Amino acid sequence: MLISSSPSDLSENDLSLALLGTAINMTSTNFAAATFDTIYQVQSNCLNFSLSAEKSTIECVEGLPLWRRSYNEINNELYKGYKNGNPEGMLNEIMGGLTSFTNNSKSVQFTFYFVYMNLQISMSFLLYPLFKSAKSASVVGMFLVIGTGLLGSNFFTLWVRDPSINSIWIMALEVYPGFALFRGIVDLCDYGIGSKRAGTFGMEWHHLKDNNNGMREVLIIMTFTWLVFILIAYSVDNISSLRSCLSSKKSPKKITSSSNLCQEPNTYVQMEKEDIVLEREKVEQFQNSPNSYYSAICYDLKKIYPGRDGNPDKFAVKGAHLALSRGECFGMLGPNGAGKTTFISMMIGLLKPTFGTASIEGLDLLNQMHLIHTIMGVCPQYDLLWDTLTGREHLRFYGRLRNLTGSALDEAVDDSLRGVDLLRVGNKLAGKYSGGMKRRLSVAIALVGNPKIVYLDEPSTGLDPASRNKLWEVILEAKKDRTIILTTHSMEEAERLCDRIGIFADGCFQCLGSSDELKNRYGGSYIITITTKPNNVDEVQSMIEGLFPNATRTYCLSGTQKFELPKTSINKSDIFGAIKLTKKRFPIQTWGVTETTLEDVFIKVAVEAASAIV
Ligand SMILES: Nc1ncnc2c1ncn2[C@@H]1O[C@H](COP(=O)(O)OP(=O)(O)OP(=O)(O)O)[C@@H](O)[C@H]1O
Repeated sequence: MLISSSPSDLSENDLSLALLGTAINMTSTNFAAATFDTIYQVQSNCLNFSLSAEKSTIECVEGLPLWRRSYNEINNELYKGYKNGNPEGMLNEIMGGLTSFTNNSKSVQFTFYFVYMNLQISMSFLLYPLFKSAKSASVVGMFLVIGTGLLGSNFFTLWVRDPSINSIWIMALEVYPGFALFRGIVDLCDYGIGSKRAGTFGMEWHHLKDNNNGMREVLIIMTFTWLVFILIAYSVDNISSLRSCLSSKKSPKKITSSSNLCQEPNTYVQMEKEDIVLEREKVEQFQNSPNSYYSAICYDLKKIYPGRDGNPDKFAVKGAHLALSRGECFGMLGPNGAGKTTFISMMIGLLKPTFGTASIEGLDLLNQMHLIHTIMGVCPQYDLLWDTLTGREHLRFYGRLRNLTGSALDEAVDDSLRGVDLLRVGNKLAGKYSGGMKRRLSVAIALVGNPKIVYLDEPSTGLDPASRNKLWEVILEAKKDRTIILTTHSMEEAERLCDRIGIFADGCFQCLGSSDELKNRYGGSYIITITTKPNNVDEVQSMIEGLFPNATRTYCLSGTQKFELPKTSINKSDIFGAIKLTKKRFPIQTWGVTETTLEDVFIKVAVEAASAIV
């Protein structure tokens, strides 16, 4: 313990420094010191003490409330109360803080904290565009809070009380919300504690006129900066939205040949294919002269999800043009996260498009969605059924929503149940249905009441092959007199049901056409699949590539390899000859030759789209 041998030699300051205490002198408002400094203080009238060198302890003879052996003890008492009560009625720092709440006008305090809170919120809006991630915003926020606390408690509070410092400088500092808060709290505490001692009441509205406090200036400065901050933040936000809107409006024209759609943090470079250009031109033509042959027309639908928690905006759908005729079943294929569900959600009115619109049976998606709902059926990706209603009750409910009543409703419900092979179990609770039965009921709900347009989001997910075939028959029957938009991950389903297929990747259609057209366009090749032992993989590859220089290996895993050979450069007998030759060198477990499948097209298009993101 660094204490001089004779207690009488010690000054108050020496003692407080030597005892791990803070050198800050005790004042009635240094309550904030609890946060940043050790609270240990030797009070001015505690000068008679004894030092016991053997025990290395110091004891205060007069036993003033804050005189304790260690700052832990003091801190404990500050929070828990005095050990033997507080007969002297002394205030400690924390009590000082509380007094500022209890001894000042509630309405003054409410106004002060309310204005500060709003100022802080508007400052957050103002600073928001400066940060790209939530993490960096939190780190900067933490530094600001700690930095303001240190500066406020160690400097600003002293300056406020220093008459030699021009009040203009203090007011200039109060433009920063943290210092304005400090100033207000200092004044409230001065009034609170001062009045408690004097047995009067603290700050009231009429005290704002007094020159010995800065509450009036603080309130004016905070209200003014609050309004300025919110106005600037609002203008910045509007300018950036306007910019993004303008750039999205320009994009369709830019896209015609090769275009750039720019979005932080990546740049998307997209080469539009001929089929996409043709579809867009068709849609643009209908925009000027509507055509009743087409039941659903999408005009450049776009969706940007606003970024949250510091994350950037997500451009989920970057522009979809589509014209679907009556009786057409259109299949949307695409990798996970391509934007299919977002597209469908816009079409069924769950999400508002950021740009563009669509026309369903002549009704506008943006302004007449309530009418579109009456001619639309939806089978969502996940079954939305009530466990306590029967299948029949579900269909009656949705039939009524589509304006069916009386015998027409009964007939439609029976037809729907029959169509999906649920007539026998129509009166059973949906909660007791198997997964396949629930899926079929969801499809029946989408079709009941003869809607003009039906959206089926992965309708056969989770069905066994027999139930799936049954469901496909229902959809094939249903598509005769309505337009169906179907999303699926099953190539077989798309080939079986869809008249046209669009592969959707990276927020837009990458190709459009019938299954055969796509296979011809992206295929036109034979696929040889060969499975050998994994250690023969390299030999097989060099042999095939030696025999067919145009061959490209498209797949290789655990000894199974796929090679793509352009049809024009080869005939099938050459392939059989090559396989025979290979078999002589090493054992081939299985092999096969196929023409391009829709799955090959899908993989090719999805990979191309992914590699176009620079
Ligand atoms: N509410 C949202 N806010 C922000 N981003 C979203 C939101 N919903 C979807 N996204 C993002 O938009 C992109 C497209 O999502 P979407 O669900 O439309 O894809 P999908 O093609 O339907 O995928 P899946 O086949 O897996 O259902 C994804 O990157 C997704 O993370």
